[in-house]
Amino acid sequence: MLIALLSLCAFSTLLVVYYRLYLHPLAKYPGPVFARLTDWYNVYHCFKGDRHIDFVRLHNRYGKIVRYGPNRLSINSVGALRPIYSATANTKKANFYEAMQFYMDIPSTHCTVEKEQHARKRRILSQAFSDKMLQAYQPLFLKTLTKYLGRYEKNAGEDSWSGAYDMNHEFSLFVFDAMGGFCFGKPFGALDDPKKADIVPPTFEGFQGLNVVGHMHGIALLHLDSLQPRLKKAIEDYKKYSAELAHECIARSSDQKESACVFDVLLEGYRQKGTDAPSIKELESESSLLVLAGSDSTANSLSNVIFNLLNNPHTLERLQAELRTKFTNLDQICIGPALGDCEYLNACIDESMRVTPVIGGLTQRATLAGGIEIDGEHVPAKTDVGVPHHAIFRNEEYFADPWTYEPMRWMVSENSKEAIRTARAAFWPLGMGLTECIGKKWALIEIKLTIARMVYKYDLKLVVPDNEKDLTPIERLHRREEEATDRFTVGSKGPNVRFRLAK
Ligand code: HEM
Repeated sequence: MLIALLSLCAFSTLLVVYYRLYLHPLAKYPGPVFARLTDWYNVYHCFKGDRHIDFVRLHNRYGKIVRYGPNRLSINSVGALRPIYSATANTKKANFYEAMQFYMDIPSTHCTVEKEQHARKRRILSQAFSDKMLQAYQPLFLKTLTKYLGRYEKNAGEDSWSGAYDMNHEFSLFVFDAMGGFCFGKPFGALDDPKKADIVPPTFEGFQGLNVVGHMHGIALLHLDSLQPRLKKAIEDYKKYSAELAHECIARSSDQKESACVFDVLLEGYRQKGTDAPSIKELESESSLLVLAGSDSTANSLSNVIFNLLNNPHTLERLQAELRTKFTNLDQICIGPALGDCEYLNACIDESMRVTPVIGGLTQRATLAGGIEIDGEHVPAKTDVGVPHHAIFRNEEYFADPWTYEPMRWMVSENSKEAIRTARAAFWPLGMGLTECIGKKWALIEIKLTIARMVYKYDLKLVVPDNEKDLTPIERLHRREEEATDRFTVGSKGPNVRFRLAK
């Protein structure tokens, strides 16, 4: 009996193997054999946290279209962006996003897969991101930024350099506080007491766990995630924390708030109880989204800009010259035409988001009935498809010398219109279409104000570890990328930086 059972299992496994390798609708696409057979390939790389570099490796080896899971295609082509992500694309968010259902009572805007439900949630949330609201958030943001930049005055004089600071850690504390003000009307207090940000690191580990479960729901269904109690607990703690934030914000009277905030807009809908009104569970869920969506991505983007500028000192010099010529004091640097006109600043930020993207693997979409056409290829329905940021942003077809940090590639005064048009078409660091980053404008404002004020106020010096002294800037960039962890967003370490007050 046992032998018969084992034989049956072996036979069924062989059938599945044969089907996936030779008969499956995606069988013609290349990819690692292990990945074409099973999603354990993805689970392994999510655990390892190296998907950001794995997609680059896969495309270098297998070309434009790679089958990276039995039913998954990664496409490194500008021709794939619109068919997969545009507002009219015949796709929806893949069931990867439903992983949250195992841990949260109700999905947030980001995790809602059905298009109509997603549109309803997004409609409510987007009211908090109008230009008028962004202006209203600025004073508290600038107050937090001034306090943050004051940290480096302590031991930095005009002639003396401060001690070394790990900028990833520093920006995490700052952005966590800025996010508290922006989303909930009150900074979280991490700049005064770093313990207040203790929830953040385990939460990101929890997110790495969600990345795993997203690729294989069976792991949660069979409670295999209990084998990683730390990850599971991190998600539970985070859920509790964000629900508390929502309830605190509901209970807080307006005079206890320092500023208008995103959550006010959600609360107004909740209190008015209109047709679109969010429920209390939705408020808790959106609260969990807000804390995370804007903090890790923004903190890592900031530390990447500083890394790229200091790793290529001529770019830092040119940026300092632009800012110190245009502005005569720090307070002039705020939202407005003067900041918008800083061509080199804008180029430095775009170029950093290109050469060191913070979205790791790829954002997955599922093709709907009828499938989609990409560059003349028919991709059948119910296929998971996506374009990996790290691979397309280093694709030589769209970016000359792709591993070089070269802000001038984005400047009309320095590059041909044709080259800029080609690069722009392949550049989408904040997503696109109906699911494009809702905080896009605010994220760019935060990054611009922070970098501009920091570079205006201080001279900055990179602390290069002994074992990196002989590396070229490109080799250092590769090293940074190898040491980073992809947990949906890519978390890097450092750089370590010294500060000196500018003369
Ligand atoms: C540089 C910083 C940021 C980057 C690179 C970034 C990038 C992205 C990307 C690529 C997406 C689409 C994700 C997907 O399709 O799965 C997204 C979605 C989202 N982002 Fe951001 N983001 C940043 C900052 C922010 C900020 C400051 C907020 C504000 C709180 C925010 C809120 C959101 C929300 C709510 C969504 C979900 C939108 C939806 O599903 O409709 N992000 N972001």
